[in-house]
Amino acid sequence: MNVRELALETLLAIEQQGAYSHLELNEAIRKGRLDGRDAALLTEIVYGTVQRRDTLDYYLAPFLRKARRLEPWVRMLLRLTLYQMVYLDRVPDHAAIFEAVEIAKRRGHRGIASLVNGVLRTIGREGLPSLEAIHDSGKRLAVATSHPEWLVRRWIGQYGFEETARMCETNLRPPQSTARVNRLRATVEEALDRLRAEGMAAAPGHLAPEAVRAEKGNLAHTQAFRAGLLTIQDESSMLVARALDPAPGERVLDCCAAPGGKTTHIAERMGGRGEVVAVDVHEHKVKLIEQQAQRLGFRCITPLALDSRRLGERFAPESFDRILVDAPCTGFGVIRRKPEIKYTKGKDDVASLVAVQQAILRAAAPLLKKGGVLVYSTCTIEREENEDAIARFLADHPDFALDDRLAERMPEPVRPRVRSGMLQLLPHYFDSDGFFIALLRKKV
Ligand SMILES: C[S@@+](CC[C@H](N)C(=O)[O-])C[C@H]1O[C@@H](n2cnc3c(N)ncnc32)[C@H](O)[C@@H]1O
Repeated sequence: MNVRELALETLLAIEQQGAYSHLELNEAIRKGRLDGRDAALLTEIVYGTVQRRDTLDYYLAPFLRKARRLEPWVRMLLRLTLYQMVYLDRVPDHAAIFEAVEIAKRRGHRGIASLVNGVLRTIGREGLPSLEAIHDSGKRLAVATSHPEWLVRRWIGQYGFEETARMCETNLRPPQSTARVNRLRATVEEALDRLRAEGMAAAPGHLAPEAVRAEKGNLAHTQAFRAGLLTIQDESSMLVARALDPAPGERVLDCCAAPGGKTTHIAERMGGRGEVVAVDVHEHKVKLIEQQAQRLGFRCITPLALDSRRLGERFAPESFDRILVDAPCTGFGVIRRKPEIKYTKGKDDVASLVAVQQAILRAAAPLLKKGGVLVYSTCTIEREENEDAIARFLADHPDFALDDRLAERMPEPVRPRVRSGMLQLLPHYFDSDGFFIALLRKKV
């Protein structure tokens, strides 16, 4: 199967079976035994087509008016070919169209091939419909950046038009490829030297002092990664263990821990001394925590499969020095990494996640010692799951208060963004994931 056909199969699996784009892509690269160049092209076409879906459909619509109901694979083939024509300079239009027509002949019949050929050539000749024809600015932003309109309107309500526009634009750009250095095994400089010796173009991160950034290539495929020097993690996410600020010898509870990115960061900051109880509801995901703990060489991590809404049945009151609730959330801060979520997550998901988040917070609260700190974090930008969730929790738990020390625990550029113990990072602030972090203290 050639790259475009693999792209078509991958995109259909994402749309029809709800597959995750990154997992499906890895599988396609493995199955197709693609070399670096073809793997990069496949990745670009798949991510780009998912990212720009609604814009591509807007561009295609006037040329499909006369077509009878299109089969999903034909629409997807048109989308992925138009994506190459509009957004990929290195692919000449005629080459992209030729490939599409060949695929249409193989998968369908001459009629479909001629429809595909006709639509794409007409667009090539007549040009794309203008987005200026959409008069409503919210709707235009939604179509131009391919986000559902309900989401764009919601964000405009929360952040204003300008901020939302910048965020939507940033969501279309590839994310930074970063990793956290295991500083019990190497300094950032040593890790960078190791990576460069392997031929990687790597540099220090922009935000977190423990971060390295790959300008090209996959950090997870390096010797340095295999040797336990690195953990793949976004820089925003690295700020969470900093907010928690655990000390050696303490007992820490990580309530939603898999695959263990923050658990291992916490263990590292404790110098490997003390205990981190790492809970996740999914047994198979708990195995991932075990693997990471082993790869990085931490013995102080106790993985546990448990629904954190029932923590009270397992642990004694006031038995932890610090607690992290890195809650399940809509993930709207990581649209760049998982672009399909902007189409699959709806308002109902927000409501049901809010209920789970509150239930986990409620169960975790009694387990914290007096004077201890609790960090609540999400990789979303939804106020209901973030500031509102904290307000609700505090209303029910007068023994907790927001802790101003969050600002001093953050790297310099982030500090002005901290508002009374809470931090909302949007993806365009530092070109990192959208993240929310709140630091709470239990009163003595
Ligand atoms: C945001 S992810 C955690 C990421 C992780 N902290 C890290 O840094 O690698 C949220 C996790 O919560 C888990 N989860 C969802 N509902 C849960 C529950 N009721 N109890 C415990 N874990 C839950 C999910 O399986 C998922 O792994």
